[in-house]
Amino acid sequence: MAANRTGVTSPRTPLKSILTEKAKGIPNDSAGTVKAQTIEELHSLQRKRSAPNTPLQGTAGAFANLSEDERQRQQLQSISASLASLTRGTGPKVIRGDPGGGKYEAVSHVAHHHHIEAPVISVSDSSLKFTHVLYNLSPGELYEQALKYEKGSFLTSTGALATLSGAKTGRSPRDKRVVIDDTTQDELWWGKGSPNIEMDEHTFMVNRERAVFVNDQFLNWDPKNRIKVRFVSCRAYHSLFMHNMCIRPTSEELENFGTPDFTIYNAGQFPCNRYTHYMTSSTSIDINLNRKEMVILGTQYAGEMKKGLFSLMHYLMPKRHILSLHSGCNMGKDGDVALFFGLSGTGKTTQSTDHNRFLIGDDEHCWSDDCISNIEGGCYAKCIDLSKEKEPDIWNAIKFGTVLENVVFDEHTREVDYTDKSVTENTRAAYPIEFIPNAKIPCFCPHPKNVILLACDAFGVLPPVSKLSLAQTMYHFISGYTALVAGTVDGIKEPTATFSACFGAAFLMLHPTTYAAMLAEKMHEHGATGWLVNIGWCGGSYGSGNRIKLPYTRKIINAIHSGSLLKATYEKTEVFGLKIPSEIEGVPQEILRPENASGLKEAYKNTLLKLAGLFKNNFETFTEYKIGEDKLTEEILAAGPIF
Ligand SMILES: Nc1ncnc2c1ncn2[C@@H]1O[C@H](COP(=O)(O)OP(=O)(O)O)[C@@H](O)[C@H]1O
Ligand SMILES: C=C(OP(=O)(O)O)C(=O)O
Ligand SMILES: [Ca+2]
Ligand SMILES: [Mn+2]
Repeated sequence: MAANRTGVTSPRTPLKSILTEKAKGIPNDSAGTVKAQTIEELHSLQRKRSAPNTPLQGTAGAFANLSEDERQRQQLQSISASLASLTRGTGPKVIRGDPGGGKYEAVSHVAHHHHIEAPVISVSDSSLKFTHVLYNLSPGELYEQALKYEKGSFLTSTGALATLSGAKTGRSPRDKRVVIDDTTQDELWWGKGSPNIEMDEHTFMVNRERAVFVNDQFLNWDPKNRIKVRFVSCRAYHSLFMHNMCIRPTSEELENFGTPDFTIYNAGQFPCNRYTHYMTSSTSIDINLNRKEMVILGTQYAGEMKKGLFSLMHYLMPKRHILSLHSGCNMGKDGDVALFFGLSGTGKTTQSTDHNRFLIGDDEHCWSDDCISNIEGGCYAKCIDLSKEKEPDIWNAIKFGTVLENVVFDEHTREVDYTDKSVTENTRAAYPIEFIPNAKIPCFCPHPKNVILLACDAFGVLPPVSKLSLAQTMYHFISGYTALVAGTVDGIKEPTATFSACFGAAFLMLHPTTYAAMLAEKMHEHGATGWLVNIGWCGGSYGSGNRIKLPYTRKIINAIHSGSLLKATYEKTEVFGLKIPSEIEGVPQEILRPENASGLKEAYKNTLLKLAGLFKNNFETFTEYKIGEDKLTEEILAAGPIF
């Protein structure tokens, strides 16, 4: 038996059809003859062996000095350590390849770098059992896995992978648990208003078992503050999602990957045992900072993983005096940078993806002494009612490689109907950032000139745009007001007024005033201007008024970017004391002042006071805290509504 260039030994079956044609003397007018002697050889020729990509344990070793076997051994050892459990301190035997073995027969004899000969072993004793690992598969390989084995996976007409996240189509913030220990007890934000609910170490370990797909990737484009993360998951869909959302290492970077700084175990299709202490449902998202691990059970909503890592960054970065931000970020051709803060569904992704500006990132950033850097390597856009005309760059990013969650499509044409809410209102597309043509890679940029706070005001009383003083910016940053748009958080069906500190309380690990003080200091130092932009209703609340049209918001934001809005004349509103520009080119003047837009002055005033009351009520929890120096604390308290 001859070994071909993929190192496969060829069985004997000759390619009969080729021989038969020759024998008959029929001239062969095809472009070329097949080099393979057998069908198996032909199939093995189809797949060229790719460049090696293997992480090594501990400190980096030069790839060239190690034999292929040794690299494989070290890599499997590192993954095995990640899979060590409560009962097995030393981790299982791991093997690369598809656990189905037989199911993947077509390639099981090919020494492809991801699919080393996988013996089918069915011994129940855990010490003898092999755990099959599919390591850093490519999108193509993950598509095949998803299409073969995961119900609800389909190819759409543009080449995206349509998937279903199961019963959960949004995050489950009530099911987040954080292991409490001597350190975290003092460090973290616990108690009233905090998203961090305690659990103990033992329960964490019970919830942490199984999985097959392994991804090793990075967070944070700032090279000085890069974090190494490993995902262990049971679904190709989740592996592809993280491949798209995190920073993808080059094969060279992967060689030197070493031990991850943090590991996520996602076994979302398996419920947690709700009779376990600390569990209140069959869903559980557990963070153990001491073990540097996170476990996800009972939800397959992929956003849970990216936002879980975001929580981690909210813990790690402030320790390095770096501010983590729930914001989008883009940069103009002249280098002017804008941040877009906002709760889920308030337009961070939509507004940061601007064809005339460079995209730095759509959702999670770090602000260090040197720069703004994106934490992620991909975007996660809401796609309900997505249209090519209004959001062309997002539309065009939905192609091969993109994970399209919970959308409805035509069974035959595979064309997606973005207006269909049958599965959920929170339909999503996750794509690598380079799918946006004007993404700036590497994703970092200079300090921001403008800090835009996005709110979706369902009451229709906040102006479409107002200029904020630093104290007002801090007041609104800490308040984090919006009307939560249906669907993103499980169980919310109608827009409801919500306050979420720092526009992302669900992801904060430390007290909100810690982040607020850092933001104030940085904005002051770099002379950034704060703006409040309402992308919600204007002139009457949800139901009676109209939603501010996206093209108007774009015009407003362009006027902020260009600096022209800074020079406008302003009037101060009653109650909230917001400064409203008297005009903006291309935006109807009457919508700039909501009281003009709304028919009934009386109703407007009542609604305004109602909202002001909600703001005041919400801010009460923060009045005992110091934010920066004494003077700033006082100014912030005075920057809220007065009535
Ligand atoms: N004026 C507007 N500005 C921004 N988004 C708008 C506006 N009007 C409607 N939308 C829609 O609101 C949603 C905003 O979602 P997205 O940008 O994904 O929010 P986030 O990234 O903050 O979670 C999109 O579906 C977008 O099409
Ligand atoms: C993924 C999420 O983020 P956002 O809606 O802010 O894009 C989410 O909140 O579930
Ligand atoms: Ca977000
Ligand atoms: Mn977003």
